Amino acid sequence: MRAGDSSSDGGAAVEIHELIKRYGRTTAVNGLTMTCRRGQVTAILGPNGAGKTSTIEICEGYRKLDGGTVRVLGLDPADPALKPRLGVMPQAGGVPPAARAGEWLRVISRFYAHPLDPAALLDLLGLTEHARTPYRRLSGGQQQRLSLAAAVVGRPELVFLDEPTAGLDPQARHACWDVVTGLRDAGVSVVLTTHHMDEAEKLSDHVVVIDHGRVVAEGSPAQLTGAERQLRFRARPGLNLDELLGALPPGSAAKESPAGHYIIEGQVGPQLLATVTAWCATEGVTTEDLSIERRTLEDVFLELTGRELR
Ligand SMILES: Nc1ncnc2c1ncn2[C@@H]1O[C@H](COP(=O)(O)OP(=O)(O)OP(=O)(O)O)[C@@H](O)[C@H]1O
Repeated sequence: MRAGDSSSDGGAAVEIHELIKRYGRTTAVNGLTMTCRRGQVTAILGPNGAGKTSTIEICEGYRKLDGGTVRVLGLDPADPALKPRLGVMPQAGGVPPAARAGEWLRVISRFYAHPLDPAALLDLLGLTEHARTPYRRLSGGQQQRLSLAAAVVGRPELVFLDEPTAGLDPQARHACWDVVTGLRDAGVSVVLTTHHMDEAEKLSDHVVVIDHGRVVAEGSPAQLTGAERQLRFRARPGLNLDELLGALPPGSAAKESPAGHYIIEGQVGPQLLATVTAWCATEGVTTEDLSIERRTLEDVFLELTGRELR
């Protein structure tokens, strides 16, 4: 067991209890309690301004808390002993503008006892041909990938990734996912924030949804989306849902969200499908993409956090 670990952490990579962070009169984090387990990928989701970056930067030791407790690998986030055990990818920057990609990665790797091969990592993230390019001349997506590489090249025990795939093209997103999956397979604990629900669903063992600086739900993606199924279809906007509900078994629910996209919940099965199809036919409504699906993480997220823009 390493110095700083204690039996009280019970396998926690990060333990946050009743965390408070204020900026003047704004309370950004408001009594947030959550645990990220060792060896797992934990995704922190939340609308803009929910307090994700504040929380993660307190864990990284970059910001001071105003209340509560945070333990990272059993230590205070300000403890210098954490530095070689952590990998951090901030939301923006983190690399000097003049640093050349390959050189920077080699420099960072020398701070660690058992780093990954910087050249192999550059290759994995499609940066080999930009190895001699200064950071400021890389495209936004290439800069992101270099920041990710710099966060993981030291083969740390715990990695914080703040919106690692924001602004990346699909190829780069997949390369980033491969890196995260590789870290997890190697037993590294990963804490990431993202606005991509599909990413959270694919990558994470544990999802924590926060809003207004507090946890509003958490669990595995499967626990959060549940076993319930929905009937979905597209049709012209503005169907009379009260009339449709009148034709459906009691306990059914129907909503249009967004316009022209309909979701029916309840005892979803062949009988409900037949009833909806018959009602649409009677009303002269043409349906498209009629399907029975499980709720997505995005459905759950919007239910939990609402639809207002932040
Ligand atoms: N340095 C700061 N000074 C003042 N207010 C701040 C500061 N940093 C964050 N805030 C405020 O704290 C709240 C939480 O911000 P934070 O960046 O933690 O949210 P977030 O969930 O990461 O948002 P996003 O998804 O937009 O990145 C917001 O209202 C934000 O405006």
